[in-house]
Amino acid sequence: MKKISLMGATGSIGIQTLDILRSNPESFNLVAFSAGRNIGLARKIIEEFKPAFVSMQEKEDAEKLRSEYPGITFSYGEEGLSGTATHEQAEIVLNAVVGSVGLKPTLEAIKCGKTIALANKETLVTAGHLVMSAAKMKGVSLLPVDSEHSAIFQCLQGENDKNIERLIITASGGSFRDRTREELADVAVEDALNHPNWSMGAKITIDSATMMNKGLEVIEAHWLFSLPYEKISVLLHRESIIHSMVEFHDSSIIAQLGSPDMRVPIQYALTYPDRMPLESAKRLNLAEAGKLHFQEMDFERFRCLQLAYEAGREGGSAPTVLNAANEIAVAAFLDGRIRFLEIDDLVERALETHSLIKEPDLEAILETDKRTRQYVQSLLA
Ligand SMILES: NC(=O)C1=CN([C@@H]2O[C@H](COP(=O)(O)OP(=O)(O)OC[C@H]3O[C@@H](n4cnc5c(N)ncnc54)[C@H](OP(=O)(O)O)[C@@H]3O)[C@@H](O)[C@H]2O)C=CC1
Ligand SMILES: CC(=O)[C@@H](O)[C@H](O)COP(=O)(O)O
Ligand SMILES: [Mn+2]
Repeated sequence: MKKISLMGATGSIGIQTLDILRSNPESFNLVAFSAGRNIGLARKIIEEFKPAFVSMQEKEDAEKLRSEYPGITFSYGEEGLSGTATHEQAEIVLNAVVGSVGLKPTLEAIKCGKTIALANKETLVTAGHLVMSAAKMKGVSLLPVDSEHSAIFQCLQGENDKNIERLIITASGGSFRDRTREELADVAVEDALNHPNWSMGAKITIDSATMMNKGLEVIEAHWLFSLPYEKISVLLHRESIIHSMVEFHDSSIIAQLGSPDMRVPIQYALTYPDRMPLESAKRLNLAEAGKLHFQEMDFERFRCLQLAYEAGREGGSAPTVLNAANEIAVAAFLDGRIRFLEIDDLVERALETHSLIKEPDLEAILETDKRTRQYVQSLLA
């Protein structure tokens, strides 16, 4: 029986994680979870899984639930996320919150020696150097949940990392993959939210449409697999059937395939190094799947991907700025305050304005994150 703490239980990854726990009550026990503002779903999770600890984003929600469920410990805000990440009973902490708010609790969970299953890519983008060195120092496993990184992780099982020629991260192209850059000027939010292959939270779906998602994934791969950016490439693959590949020095390429279903990488992170049946997963029938398509990336069309490579190569505080500016810009687009192409403009302006800190510690990262958010907000005002 593995004891799980789940951050972001009410989101897309959180709900799919609960589905796995629900199907395997003999293998997993949910001891703690955090939610944002969705108190209705939080109630349902409490009643079904009976955890010992629950954190809500806001104090008023935590207090309401405390009065309804006296046997459970409730917390909220930053302290609540920290409590979820470090809960004494938890063995595995699955981080499925969205945004760099996931950074501090991840570092705290590592300090407590918890195994980390990481969906929250912004954590590694914002402060990959701090997270990786903390995990190494504590001897803690950082297991990828993001589908591409799980694919690469699976391709690398039993391999020697020194034989890697390059990683090939696949990209679906997102909601607007068949449009030119000119055709993106006036796109609607609801069209941007219509991903062709995956049903995901709003922020990552917009990131996928701008291709920032792939940029964040390139930086995430740099940290997870300890490879220079020259060895990390991106390939457009519209079907999302090959979830990513590794090319080795001898020219062999190993790929991981499957129908797009996030429960597969989530479950793999929870059962690693073992696997478990996933009865309800749609089996991939390659004869029925037909042709698979591949295309080189166009870095002018997908400007955010170029910006992410540049920020990743620059290192230091540059990826922190990239991420924070993007979080604010995407939220503004979702609120109807800016147009789609302004997302990459705002990220670019934030990167141009920022004075690089070469080796930022946690305090400098948090300060950079905060200042970047303020700067981009000031451009929106
Ligand atoms: N969805 C997917 O298929 C994939 C997602 N990822 C990554 O996983 C992470 C989660 O994505 P996804 O599940 O789509 O996102 P969602 O937006 O669906 O869910 C986010 C979760 O975080 C909670 N949350 C948001 N802000 C806060 C906050 N300030 N404090 C506490 N909790 C908060 C939300 O609570 P509430 O809803 O209650 O307000 C919700 O539980 C992201 O980093 C994403 O990039 C990676 C690969 C695939
Ligand atoms: C499911 C997952 O891991 C997402 O990150 C997905 O990869 C998004 O698809 P894109 O390839 O369109 O960014
Ligand atoms: Mn992904």
